[in-house]
Amino acid sequence: MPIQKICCIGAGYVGGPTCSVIALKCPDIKVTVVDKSQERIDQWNSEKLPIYEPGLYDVVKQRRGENLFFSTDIDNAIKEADLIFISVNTPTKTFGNGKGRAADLKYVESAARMIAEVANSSKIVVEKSTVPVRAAESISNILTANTFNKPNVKFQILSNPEFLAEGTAINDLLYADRVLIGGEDSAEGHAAIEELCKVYERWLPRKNILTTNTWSSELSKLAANAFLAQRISSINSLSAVCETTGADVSEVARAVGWDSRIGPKFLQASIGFGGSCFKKDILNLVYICEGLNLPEVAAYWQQVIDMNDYQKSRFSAKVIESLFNTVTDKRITLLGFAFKKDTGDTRESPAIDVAKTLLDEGAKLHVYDPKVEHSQILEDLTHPQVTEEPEHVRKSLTIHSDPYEATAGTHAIVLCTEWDEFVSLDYQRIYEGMMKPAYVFDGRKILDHQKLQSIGFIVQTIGKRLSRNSPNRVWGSKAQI
Ligand SMILES: NC(=O)C1=CN([C@@H]2O[C@H](COP(=O)(O)OP(=O)(O)OC[C@H]3O[C@@H](n4cnc5c(N)ncnc54)[C@H](O)[C@@H]3O)[C@@H](O)[C@H]2O)C=CC1
Ligand SMILES: O=C(O)[C@H]1O[C@H](OP(=O)(O)OP(=O)(O)OC[C@H]2O[C@@H](n3ccc(=O)[nH]c3=O)[C@H](O)[C@@H]2O)[C@H](O)[C@@H](O)[C@@H]1O
Repeated sequence: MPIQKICCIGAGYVGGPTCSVIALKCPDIKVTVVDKSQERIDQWNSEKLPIYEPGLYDVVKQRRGENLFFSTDIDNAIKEADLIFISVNTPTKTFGNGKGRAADLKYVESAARMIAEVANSSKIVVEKSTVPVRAAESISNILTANTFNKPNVKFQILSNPEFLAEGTAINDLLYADRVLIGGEDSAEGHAAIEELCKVYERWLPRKNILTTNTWSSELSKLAANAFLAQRISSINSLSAVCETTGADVSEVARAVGWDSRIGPKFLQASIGFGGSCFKKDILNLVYICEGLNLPEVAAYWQQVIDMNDYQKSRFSAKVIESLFNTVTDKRITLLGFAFKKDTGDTRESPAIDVAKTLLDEGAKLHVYDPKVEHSQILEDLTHPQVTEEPEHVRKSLTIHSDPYEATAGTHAIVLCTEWDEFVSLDYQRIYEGMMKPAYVFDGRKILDHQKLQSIGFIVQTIGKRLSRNSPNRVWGSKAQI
C-alpha cells in the first residue's frame, strides 16, 4: 500500500522544511512533524517560525492544518505512520569516548527506542539525520531487540540523507538535483526503497533519485560534506598565497573553476566555513577513519578543518595587526553574525571566532545582523566554550538593529557574513560617522573596494592585495593584504 501517513521526529532545520515540502507536493499524505520541544512546536504553529528560511513560511501556511501538522504527541504520530523520518540532531560528542570528534547518537537512539516502544504495526524507518556509516545497523538492532514481543511489527531501515543548504532549503528541496536512498539488498529492502522513491517522484524526475546500499548512502553524505568543505579550504589556502603575491583569489577561482572537470561552485574564498554540519561531519569521518586504523586518511580530512581554523585566526590577526596591533577599547563593528547569508543560524559561525578574538583583545564590539536574534548573539558570545568571563563580554558588547547605528563612531568595520544588504549600504554616510582612519575588513569579498577606497576607507579583504589604499594608511608589518 502506498505511504499514507508520515511522521518526522525532529522539527529542526531539516525536519521542518523537508516535511513542509513533502506535504506541499503530496496533499494526500498526512505529514506530522513531532519534537520533544514544546517551544519549537509552538513556534511552528505560529506566524513566526523557529527558523528563518526564505519561502518556508509560504509553504507552511499553505499546508498547515490541511495535511501538515506540528505536534509534541510523538507516540500517536509514530503509531499511525507508515513511514518515519528520524531528523534529530547528531552533534559532536562533548564528553566520553570520542569526545570532540565522534557523532553523538543519543538522540537517534532515543528516537529509535520511542519507535520500538509504541509501534504496533510495521514501519519504514528512514535515517534523515547525518550519521556515521553503519548507524542503520544500530537502529535496526534497537528496533528488533525491543519488539521481540510484537511478532507482527517489522521494520525496514533506509538511509535518505539530506543535502539541503540553509538559506536555500526550499529551492534545494523543490528542485533537488539528487535524492539519495540507501536500503537493504533484499526483496523487503527494495520494496521499502520503492515506497520512498514514490514519495519523491511526486515532484522530482526519477533520474534524480539515486539508490544504493545502506552503507554507501550513509558514507556518501559524510563524503559530500567533506568534499564541499575541502573545496573551501583549498581556495582559502590559496587566498593566503594571493595576499602575498599580488594574485587575486577570485580570478584564480574563476580560472580554475572554468575547467569543466572542476566547476565554478564552492570556490568563494571567505573567513572560513561555518554551519552546524561541515566541521561536525568531517570530525565524524576522521574519527571513523581512526577507528578503522587508517591514520593517513584521517589526517588527510583533518587538514580540511585545520586549514579552516587557520583561515579564521589569520583573518582576526590581520584585523588586529592593521589597527596598530591593538584593539583595546577601540570600537569595532561586526557586520553579520550568521554563518552565511539568508539564515538566522549561527552554529559554528566564523563570526563567533572573530568576535571572540577581538573581545579577548579588549575591543568594544558592536554587532549588527539582519536576521540573528540579539539573544542568540549574546548567548553565543557568553557561552563557556567562548569565554571564561561572560561579564566582561556583556560589558564590551552592544547589539544593534540598525547598521548605521552599529557603525557610528567605530574604528573599523569587519564584514563577516555576505548579506546582500551590506553591498548597498550608504558607505559615504558610514564613513562620515566613523573614526579616522576608517577601516573596512571585507571577510567575504563582496564590497566594491575601489569605491570604498575612493570614499577614503582603508580596505582589506581576503585573497587580494589592494594596492590603492588611502594615502594615510599605516600598515602592520606583516599585515599587508
Ligand atoms: N541543518 C542543516 O542544514 C542540515 C542538517 N543535516 C542533518 O540533519 C540532522 C538534523 O539537523 P538540524 O535539523 O539542523 O537539527 P536541529 O537541532 O535544528 O533539529 C533537531 C530537532 O530534533 C529534536 N529532537 C532531538 N531528539 C528528539 C527526540 N528523541 N524526540 C523528538 N525530538 C527530538 C530537537 O528538539 C530539535 O528540535 C543532523 O544530523 C544534521 O547533521 C543534514 C543536512 C542539512
Ligand atoms: O549537511 C548539511 O548540513 C549541509 O551542509 C552544507 O549546507 P550549509 O552548511 O547550510 O551551507 P553552505 O552553503 O554549504 O555553506 C557552508 C559554509 O561554507 C561557506 N562557504 C560556502 C561556499 C563557498 O564557496 N565559500 C564559503 O566560504 C558559507 O559561507 C558557510 O559558512 C551543504 O552545502 C549541504 O549540501 C548540506 O546538506
